[in-house]
Amino acid sequence: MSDQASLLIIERAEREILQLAPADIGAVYKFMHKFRNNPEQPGLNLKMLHGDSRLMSARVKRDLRALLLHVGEREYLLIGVDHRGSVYDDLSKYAYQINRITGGIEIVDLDAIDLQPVGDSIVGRALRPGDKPLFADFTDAQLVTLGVSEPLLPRIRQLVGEDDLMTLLDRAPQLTVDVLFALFDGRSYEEVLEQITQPVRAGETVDVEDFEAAVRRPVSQVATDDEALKFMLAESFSSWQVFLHPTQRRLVERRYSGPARVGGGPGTGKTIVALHRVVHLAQQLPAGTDKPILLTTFNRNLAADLRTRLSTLGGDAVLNRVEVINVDRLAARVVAELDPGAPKRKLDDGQVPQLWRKFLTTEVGETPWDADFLASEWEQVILGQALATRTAYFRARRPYRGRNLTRIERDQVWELSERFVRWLAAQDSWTWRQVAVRAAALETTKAEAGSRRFRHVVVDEAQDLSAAHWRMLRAMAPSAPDDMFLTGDTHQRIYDHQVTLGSLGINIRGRSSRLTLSYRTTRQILATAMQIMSGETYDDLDGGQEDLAGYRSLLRGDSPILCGASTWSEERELIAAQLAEWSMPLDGSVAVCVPTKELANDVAATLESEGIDSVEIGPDGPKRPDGVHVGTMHRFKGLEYQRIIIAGVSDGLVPRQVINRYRDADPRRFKREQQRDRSLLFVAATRARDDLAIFWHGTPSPFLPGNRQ
Ligand SMILES: Nc1ncnc2c1ncn2[C@@H]1O[C@H](COP(=O)(O)OP(=O)(O)OP(=O)(O)O)[C@@H](O)[C@H]1O
Repeated sequence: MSDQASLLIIERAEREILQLAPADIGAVYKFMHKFRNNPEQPGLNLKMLHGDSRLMSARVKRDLRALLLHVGEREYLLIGVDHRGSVYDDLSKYAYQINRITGGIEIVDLDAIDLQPVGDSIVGRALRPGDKPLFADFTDAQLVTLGVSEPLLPRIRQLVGEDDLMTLLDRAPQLTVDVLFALFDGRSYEEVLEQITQPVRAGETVDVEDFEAAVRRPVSQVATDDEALKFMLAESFSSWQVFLHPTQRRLVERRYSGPARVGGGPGTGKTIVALHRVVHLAQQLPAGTDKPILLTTFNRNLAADLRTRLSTLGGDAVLNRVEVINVDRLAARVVAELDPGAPKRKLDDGQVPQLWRKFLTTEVGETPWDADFLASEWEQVILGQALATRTAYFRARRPYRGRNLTRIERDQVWELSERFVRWLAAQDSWTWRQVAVRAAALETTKAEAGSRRFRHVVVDEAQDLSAAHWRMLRAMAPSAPDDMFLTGDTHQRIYDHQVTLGSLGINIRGRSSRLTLSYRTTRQILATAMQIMSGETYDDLDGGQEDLAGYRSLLRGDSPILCGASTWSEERELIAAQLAEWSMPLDGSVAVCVPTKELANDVAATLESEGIDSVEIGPDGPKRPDGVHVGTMHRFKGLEYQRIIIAGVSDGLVPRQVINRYRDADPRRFKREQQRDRSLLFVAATRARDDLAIFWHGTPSPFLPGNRQ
């Protein structure tokens, strides 16, 4: 036993291993297992390299060598694997250090970033006359304070253009890349310090000589044991399942004294963080067969997707301890269990104005208010704030409503609402919002009696949940450390639920963080998406404001195509032509997104007439994985495509013509509806990974860059 050693693996090496041939990956796994049992066994041929006190090599198989860093008495870190000869002949090309900000160990292969080692100093490509180095405005001390890797400074001083910067991307340590790209994007030193460096700073003072302490920091390594490694080597493994960014990892593993919230722009890995968080929580549970963790989200298809991904990430051991369900179904389940006499038929909330119209015509006759006003008062104020009594309604704030109501008027509205509810119930019907309100009340009573369903609640797409949903969820888990973990982005709110969590008993103050690095979209697509959002303000789910400061991407691609046609029929020709231009891929990697169901039907018909297999995106997601997917903007939430065409982005469709009636009558509502349509376009635009085309007919949408009203 005394021969045993600890062998950790640094993220950089893990990436290198994943690029090897499958047989070599297997050999690395066997090597690590053997090494841990006894690093000195002769077959491994462990030796110190060229007199460096820490760098060592060992034999993986005949032509494969491992590069190791000796960090403590019997502690090693695997920092690279490559073919004999190509890697370890000249060790001066490796620089290793403990980053003084993160406290993590960083290894830099200076050769790989086009450096010529000359003794101890490094000389990069000579600057040409007229070249302005990219980071000339920042001193070395500033860059180091931001967390840039010191051995790379001389090379960084030689960078003159974005292409140069891109060569660093795969080679430099993560924090260096993050900092340099943010500075390159024009962020100030102070912004980068606050948004990028601060979130990954080690909690304690970093001793840059103490490798034993450094290797224990999560930022240094990812896989620690055979199980983790086996997991990593499993087939069809996407990188997000292994390589959490240190900022993401920290949010996943932290112990929170109460509810916590992670925000961030589209594609920054909020869902990934939520999934890892669930696995982390599941791993801390005492053994059992119950399900003390809830993982929920707004849409049905997203809940199904979360379940599949959770199963890939944590296997049955995790899945068996987690309830994965969309929030409305959860509410329906609560009601079915605790109030079996409740109406059975659940109506879509979109039908509410129509239902009020029918109710007023058939049951009431003349009223001082029209159906639209009453429908939204009932939905926004009465159900929106889950008001259970007339007195609560008298006292309620109506912050987003245009017109004031006197006490007498409120009395009348309450009366009508009660009649409306009875009228629906007589048809054995109610709406999903009503179900949520009822579930919140039932669950609160259950909690008061001391009975709780869950120990941990994790919510993705938190921006779309209503006050009643939050009340229900709050009542489901007792207030305790790590009780609630929410991820979401209010810029992507596409349902009309605006809440202040603090007022619903969910206090996230001091436990709110934001992710800023997008893994999905190119810088070019992000720039267009950000232009769509400019000029609006967004909330932080808790009465404050949130912005997308620091939001960025390291991916590059072509600029989005923006193109108008004179008629809808011409625009459909544009769509077909664009698909042809993209070589008509029918493998489900391309989608067409439109504002309305009618346009979606038209597009499907056009594609079919061109012999292109079109597949509808329904409420449960695309009906088939292949073909060209076609759906309305609402359906694109949470999806991801290589290429997307957003069509019908014309004035009158985006934003919808109908909201114009609020422009003067109810300016606050107008603004809210407009913001919702803007968010829809933003969500659609940020689903594209590589290419985006935006089309319109007639007058382009005022949300498009260059068309502001
Ligand atoms: N650390 C990571 N390494 C590699 N890929 C990652 C990482 N984190 C996230 N991704 C990838 O980035 C993409 C976006 O992640 P995810 O869906 O979690 O983002 P999100 O913030 O929830 O997005 P949205 O708000 O748009 O729904 C996914 O393809 C995911 O696999």
